[in-house]
Amino acid sequence: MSHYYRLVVSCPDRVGIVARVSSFIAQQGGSITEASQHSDLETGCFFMRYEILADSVGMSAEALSAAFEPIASEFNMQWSLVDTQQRRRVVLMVSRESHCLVDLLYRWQAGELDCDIVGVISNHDDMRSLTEWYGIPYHHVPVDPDNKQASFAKVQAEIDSARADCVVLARYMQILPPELCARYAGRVINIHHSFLPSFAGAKPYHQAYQRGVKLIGATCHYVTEELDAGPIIEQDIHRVSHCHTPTDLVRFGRDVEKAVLARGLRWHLEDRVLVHGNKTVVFS
Ligand SMILES: Nc1nc2c(c(=O)[nH]1)N[C@@H](CN(C=O)c1ccc(C(=O)N[C@@H](CCC(=O)O)C(=O)O)cc1)CN2
Repeated sequence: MSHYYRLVVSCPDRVGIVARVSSFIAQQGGSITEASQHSDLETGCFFMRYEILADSVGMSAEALSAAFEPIASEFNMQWSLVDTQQRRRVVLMVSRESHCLVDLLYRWQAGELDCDIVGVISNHDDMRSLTEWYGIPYHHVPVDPDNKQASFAKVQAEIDSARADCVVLARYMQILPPELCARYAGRVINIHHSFLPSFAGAKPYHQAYQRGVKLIGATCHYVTEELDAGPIIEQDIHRVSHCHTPTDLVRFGRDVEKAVLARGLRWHLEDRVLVHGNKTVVFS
């Protein structure tokens, strides 16, 4: 089965970046199978994502990285080059709502998500049997409202023990402390059940119902210390009307949340999401 090297670059924009990088890859005999780029004219930043057929290069990702380093330095690049054969290790976190967890586990088993789900952490024990049916370790870590620091120290220990590359909050309904947001910056993904920035915080569907909205939505975003304010990865909506109850909105919303989280996670795993301040460039 083919595998690829994924080169992701962000740097100050200038003429000649694409020519220099593509010429470098061609000099190594590399075949570029997918190429994306974006120039942010407001900030003067340039973003690039190349997928390169690994077998066409004839060297390891480490060797190719070493050969690329001088170019990266010349253009002041922030960059990564990964081998898609190195599967990412993902930990899922959940509370009592099961729909996103169920959906991600199904998609993972079906091969839609190129990763290893290496653990599920929850502040409740409800999802243990479902998780263990998939052969995935389940870690019940209750959150003590009177000693959240100790509770989240246990969460951190489980994430580190799992050697997680990515953590997905699949309707995990606890606010992560600043220490964890900093430790795993850019690697924690949340699904918020509203079309942010509308209705941040708790019970967004009930807020939306009271507001009389005609659209509800879901937002997949990176987790930051500020609640529901991290860089947005993906969003979608569903039309509603005066006929619908809050229960209807929650039901419609579940379908949107599942689809949005799955797309957001898949794009993150495929290195399609480049964070730029509090925004993202998504080469979907
Ligand atoms: N540091 C962050 N943590 C979390 C974020 C985030 O953006 N930054 N997103 C939330 C998810 N979320 C909405 O999508 C959310 C979760 C929890 C709460 C909340 O008020 N929780 C209470 C406890 C509620 C309970 O015990 O049932 C709390 O933590 O005190 C609001 C929004 C996930 N975490």
